This record gives sequence, structure tokens and C-alpha cells, in this order.
Amino acid sequence: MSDVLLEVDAIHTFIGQFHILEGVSLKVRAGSITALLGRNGAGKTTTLRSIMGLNPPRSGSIRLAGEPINGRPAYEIAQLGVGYVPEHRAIFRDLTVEENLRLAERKRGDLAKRSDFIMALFPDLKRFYRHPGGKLSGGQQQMLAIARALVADNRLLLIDEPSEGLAPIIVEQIVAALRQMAAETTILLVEQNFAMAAQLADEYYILDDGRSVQHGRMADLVHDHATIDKYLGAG
Ligand SMILES: Nc1ncnc2c1ncn2[C@@H]1O[C@H](COP(=O)(O)OP(=O)(O)OP(=O)(O)O)[C@@H](O)[C@H]1O
Repeated sequence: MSDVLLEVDAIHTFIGQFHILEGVSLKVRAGSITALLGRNGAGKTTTLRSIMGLNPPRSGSIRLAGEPINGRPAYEIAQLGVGYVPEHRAIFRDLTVEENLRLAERKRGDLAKRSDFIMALFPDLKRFYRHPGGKLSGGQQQMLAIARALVADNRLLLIDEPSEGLAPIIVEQIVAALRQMAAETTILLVEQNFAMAAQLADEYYILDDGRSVQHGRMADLVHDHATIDKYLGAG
């Protein structure tokens, strides 16, 4: 299928001696937002880290636009156009907003080219351009973490729990930004906030105990209370 940008097939990933992913498979269509759902500890973060090459799977395959990427180091996967926004707002707290964005330029990024788009998406980052990241509010730090992944012209963004710990009004701003981002890239989103994931995602995959157990269209899942109760523990 040519419109599949990312295909993860039966990956098994270990952390130390622990067998964390025991068969995770998923497909992300180009131009879509796909949500990766599941309880705490289901293996969502480990799946993103496996794709990114930070916890490479021991078996199974990962393809980006048909090209195998498992076994490659993370920097090469980044060079291929995969951006990663880890959980807990990973920014450099002692560096200014501008410095955080410049660091994200590295080889592939072009802040001059991307700046207008980023600042329109997150006007607060313009206001606090020369302020240290650590002085920003939690929501602004999350915006900066996402913005760092937008400096390069990435074709796939892996975003881990962007709503974590944020007030509903800030979550709405992030939802609006992700929607605009989806117009020009593809997003695989890990999200515990089901209402947020439901607003954004076209398709979903549910992980349970390190395995992918169900997938489908988000528009169908929102009515499937049995599945939501069984795997997500939220009404
Ligand atoms: N460094 C580690 N050492 C040992 N076990 C780990 C480590 N990191 C994660 N795990 C375990 O791997 C499993 C999957 O963790 P992962 O963070 O991928 O889950 P998750 O679905 O993202 O959950 P959460 O929403 O809590 O982040 C959990 O049982 C967790 O305890």
C-alpha cells in the first residue's frame, strides 16, 4: 500500500532483560494522525523509542516509506525525516527559546524557513523568544518541545503525551496546533487523554501488555464503550 508511511511489523523489544514489546504491529498512513492508546505501562513510549532507534527491537521490522529502518541508529532515523517529541517536555531549560530552536536545526533544520509557521502556531514562543525555557509555563514548554520537532522538515512526527499535566485550555491550543501540523506532515500520537486523542486521530491502535490488540477508525472507537472500558479504563 503506497499511502502507508510507517509500517511496524511484529516488533519485539527488550529493556535490559525485560521483554517489553511482545509483538507490536501498526501502520500509519501518510497525512494522517494515528493515536497509540493503552493503559500506563502498555508499551506506548517503548514503541515510539523502538521506531526512533532509541530502543531498537530485537526482531520484527520497521519500514519508513517502504525502506527498512530498524537497526539504524537514532541520528540516521532523524536524518530520514522522523521527528520525536518525548514525554515530559524535553527541552533545554537553561537555554532560551531561540537557542532551543537553533539546536534543533542541526543538519536538516532551517529555522529561517520554518520560523513563520512555528510562531503562527505558537505565538507565546515569539513573545518569550529570548527567555530561558525553564522560565516558561508548562504549556509553553510543551509548545517549545513540539516546535523543536518542526524546525526540520520532518515527514513523520512521533509525539508522546503532549497533554500531560496541562490545563484544558492549553490542551485545546495544543490540539489546534497539532491539527494544523497534520495538514503538512504525518503524526503518530501517544495520548492518555482519550478526549484529546478522539478529537484528533483518524485511526487508532490499542496496546495492552506489550502487544497491539485492536485497531480501527477513531470515529468507531468513540462509540465502542466496551473496548474503551476494557483497555483504556476511561468512560
Ligand atoms: N528502563 C526501564 N527498565 C525496566 N522496565 C522499563 C523501563 N522502561 C519501561 N519499562 C517497563 O516497560 C513497560 C512499558 O513501558 P512504557 O513506558 O513503554 O509504557 P507506556 O504505555 O508508555 O506507559 P506510560 O503511559 O506509563 O508511559 C512498563 O511495564 C515499564 O515498567
